Amino acid sequence: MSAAVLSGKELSAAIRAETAERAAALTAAGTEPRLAVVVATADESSAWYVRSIAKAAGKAGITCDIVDLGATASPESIRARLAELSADERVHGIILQTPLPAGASLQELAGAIAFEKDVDGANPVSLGRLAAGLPAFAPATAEAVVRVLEHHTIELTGRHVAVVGRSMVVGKPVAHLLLNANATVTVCHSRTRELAAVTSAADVVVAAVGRAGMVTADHVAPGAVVIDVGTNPTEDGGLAGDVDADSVSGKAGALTPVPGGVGPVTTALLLSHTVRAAGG
Ligand SMILES: Nc1nc(=O)c2c([nH]1)NC[C@@H]1CN(c3ccc(C(=O)N[C@@H](CCC(=O)O)C(=O)O)cc3)C=[N+]21
Repeated sequence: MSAAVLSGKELSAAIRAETAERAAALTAAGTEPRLAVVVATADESSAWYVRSIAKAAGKAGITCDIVDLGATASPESIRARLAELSADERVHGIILQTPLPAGASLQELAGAIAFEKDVDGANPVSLGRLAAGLPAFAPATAEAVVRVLEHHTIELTGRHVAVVGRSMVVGKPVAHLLLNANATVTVCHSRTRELAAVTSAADVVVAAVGRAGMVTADHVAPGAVVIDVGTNPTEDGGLAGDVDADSVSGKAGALTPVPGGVGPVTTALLLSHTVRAAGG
């Protein structure tokens, strides 16, 4: 038996269509939705994501400014640019791409992104509000995980979800979103002992470690639902998930593909957040 494929394509298309409608209505009313993407890295996965945001924004009628500060930008210069964009009333959404240059951290810099423009939920204020169950933009990838589960009608209330990874972009925020959805959540990371035993006790495993093929059949219970958040560039220019799909699909009940799973929903949600930040 092979695991069911939990595609994100249909959901992504629906979010994009709704976003395009809202963007058109905003534009007709005199507000052109605008997203600023701040880049300070030469990372391939990030570059791919930035191009895909720009393309999808264009299709949705959202203006996208790519602000490339270069891979050697200082934390001070990044902070200053974020503050400038935060004060610019033509800009509705701001995302600071990771990874960042040595010495710069998302946690420290994202405080310079105005909370109401923080469409990728990077400002610690956004994460705090998320934890408190207050309205805030969640990091698009973290929200995409929950939206994919909901779209495929996978029950979360009372179920045990193991999140592998504790980043600010995925692991921590997705744990809060899952708690808000009444799941029982275990957050695992590189120092977790007996990782396979912990994740094998879960109904749902969310793999967000950033290492290709890390999660194998040994890590999942028979019939479990596995969400693969990884987008690791491969040598041949492709994309590999954090899950070893060949190994896991023979044991899991359902698995998100890479590409075509969480990724497309992430991009769609970032744009959806941008039109909401613009008042749509
Ligand atoms: N602050 C921040 N937030 C992020 O969310 C963030 C980031 N920085 N830095 C870079 C990574 C990378 N990332 C991807 C999102 C979607 C796809 C995606 O849609 N991929 C397609 C496949 C593309 C292909 O076929 O090559 C898919 O999964 O179907 C990929 C990569 C978000 N990131």
